[in-house]
Amino acid sequence: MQGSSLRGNRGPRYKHRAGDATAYEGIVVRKLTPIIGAEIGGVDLAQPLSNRIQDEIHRALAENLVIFFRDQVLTPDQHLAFGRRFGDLHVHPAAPHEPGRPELMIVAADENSTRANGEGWHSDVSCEAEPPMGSILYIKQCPAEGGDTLFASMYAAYEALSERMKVYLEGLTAIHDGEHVYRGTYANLGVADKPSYPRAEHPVVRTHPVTGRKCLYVNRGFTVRINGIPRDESDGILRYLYEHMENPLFQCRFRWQPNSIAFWDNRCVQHRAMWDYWPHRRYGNRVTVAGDKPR
Ligand SMILES: O=C(O)CCC(=O)C(=O)O
Ligand SMILES: [Fe+2]
Repeated sequence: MQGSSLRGNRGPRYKHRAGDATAYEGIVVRKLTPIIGAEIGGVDLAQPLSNRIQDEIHRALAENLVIFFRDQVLTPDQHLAFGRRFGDLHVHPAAPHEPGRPELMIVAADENSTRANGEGWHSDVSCEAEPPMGSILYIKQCPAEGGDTLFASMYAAYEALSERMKVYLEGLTAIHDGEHVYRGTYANLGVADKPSYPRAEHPVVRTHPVTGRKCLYVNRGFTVRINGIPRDESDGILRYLYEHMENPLFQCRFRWQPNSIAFWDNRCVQHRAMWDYWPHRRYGNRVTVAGDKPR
């Protein structure tokens, strides 16, 4: 028996394609790891973006899956305008938003909270038929330490599967359900429940519409069932995939400061927020860019 997936018989079991380093002219891109995460410098998102800078930001997102900006001072309208450069904005089916601004979701926890956003691994709102392409989280207030967010590459998780497992998963679909995630979740913030929440069927392995790369597309938060196989087999396969995708080899971890922004590609990234800072307050807004049907 192999003791650990990190110690194969002949070197590392997982060999990632780390991607080619490409040149940027208008922005500075500093990678956090070879496969996921980069800090972007040299750009003030409060200013109108030229098409060239926007293209470079888009390319940095495609290459690094989640990109981070520091020391950004944006009004709510500037945050919304930045999101609109990448597509139509998405309105969350359950979470609270800033008054009069449905597309400006509130992400907050303090000493009175009974929960914090995104405490388990998930991709945002994958229960919808057309889940968001990306989320842009702007943290305005955070503790001196704690409250990091973890991001994981679902390309890397897919590529590290055995060839036999890739063949097995090909063509399977799964149910993603919002009901157990959202019902009652925001009650203590005064948000009333809706009669129902979204539920959708998606491929277990999807192909990214921009990069053409395959990635795993099931997550602990929303995915409840793989279709067309017995329930116990579905439970077992999902349990394996979740354990597999949580390998730290596929991850980066971002340490926030006030006025930092994270922009993740929600099609190929899962994330998880650490609520390790109670009773301190962490506060920000998320602008979410609409996406299309996973294929
Ligand atoms: O608070 C965070 O760092 C992330 C919360 C979350 O899951 C989200 O905003 O989508
Ligand atoms: Fe999230």
